[in-house]
Amino acid sequence: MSSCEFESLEKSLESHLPESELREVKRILFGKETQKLDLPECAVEAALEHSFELKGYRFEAAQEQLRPPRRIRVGLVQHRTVLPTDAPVLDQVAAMHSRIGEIVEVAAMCGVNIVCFQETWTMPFAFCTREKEPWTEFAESAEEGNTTRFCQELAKKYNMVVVSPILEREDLHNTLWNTAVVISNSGTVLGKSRKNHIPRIGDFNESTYYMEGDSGHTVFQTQFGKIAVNICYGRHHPLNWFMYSMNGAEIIFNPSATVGALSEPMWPIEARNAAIANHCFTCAINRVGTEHFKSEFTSGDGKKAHHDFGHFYGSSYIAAPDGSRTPGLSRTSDGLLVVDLDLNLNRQISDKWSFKMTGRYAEYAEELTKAVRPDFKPKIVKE
Ligand SMILES: NC(=O)NCCC(=O)O
Repeated sequence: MSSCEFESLEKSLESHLPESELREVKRILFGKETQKLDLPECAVEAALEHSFELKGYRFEAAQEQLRPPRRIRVGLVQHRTVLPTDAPVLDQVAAMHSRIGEIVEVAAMCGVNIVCFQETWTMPFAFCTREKEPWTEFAESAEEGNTTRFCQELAKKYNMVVVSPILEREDLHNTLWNTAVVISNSGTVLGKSRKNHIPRIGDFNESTYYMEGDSGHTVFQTQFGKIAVNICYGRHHPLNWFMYSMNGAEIIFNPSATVGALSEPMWPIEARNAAIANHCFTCAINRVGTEHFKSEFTSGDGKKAHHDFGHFYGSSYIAAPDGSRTPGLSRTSDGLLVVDLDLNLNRQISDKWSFKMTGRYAEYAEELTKAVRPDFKPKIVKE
């Protein structure tokens, strides 16, 4: 079986392990079990009709005496590109809008309050090609672009916060950015969060296209909680997650595009570790499928030129501050993950483990300030 056909770790464990062993393996691998969420029949049928996976889970928190529960529903969407990569740009974008429209309608049936899409969801992940045309034509204004207008309509229609990661063009100087637009459930653009760290690895030649973000670690106060967006490669930077959390993020989304050969063993660990370390929920989202490009490109590794990037392995999941996580969506198909969570869990776990309270941040800040100076001498004791 090729890596593109292997559906998921969870499915494989379930079909090969005896029930009693499976329970222990899951406890150790995934933490406290997330219960399955009952989703409305109409949503299940619509997902079947539109050929995407629909999964729902629920994280529990303790009932407190002084605070009512803060239960909300989050939806993560993963999908493949709809049209071939050489179809006209506007046709490709329209086809993606239409696909997202179908999936978000189901998210609304499931009562989702905040939905987040994958990184640069309106386009193929063409940065591997190093060609500018036609890929830069997918870039749009974060405030006025067609995609933002489309998402504003979804947000208003379904009373849902929409996190829409796109390739952004800032018209004044034609600067491109990799940006998540955050649209409030009222339909207004609440703001945007630009990708802070640009990969310089493998075929992810993204610095050819857009600049390092300048929006810092903005947190957005929505009706359903305080959210932040740490785009893709930023998940390898613990301090990036940390700064969103220092600004008060209760949920940090990580819309991504990454391939199996490169990052799959790291995928289940990084966002989950960030949830644990920062006492918050984290949401890892990856696209699916293999995208083919007309022109061949090389990966600068001495191997032959090729037309595709490798397999984007989906596997989107949500992790909770207690270290538990949902099973992932499939590695191979489009999907919607609906997760019911109580934001009170963040403070409950903080009170239990106290990582924020025990962090020696002033000391780290002082040492870091010295460590980034050119005259820095590492503190090493030698015999
Ligand atoms: N899109 C992106 O930043 N990908 C880089 C590779 C990775 O972080 O796994």
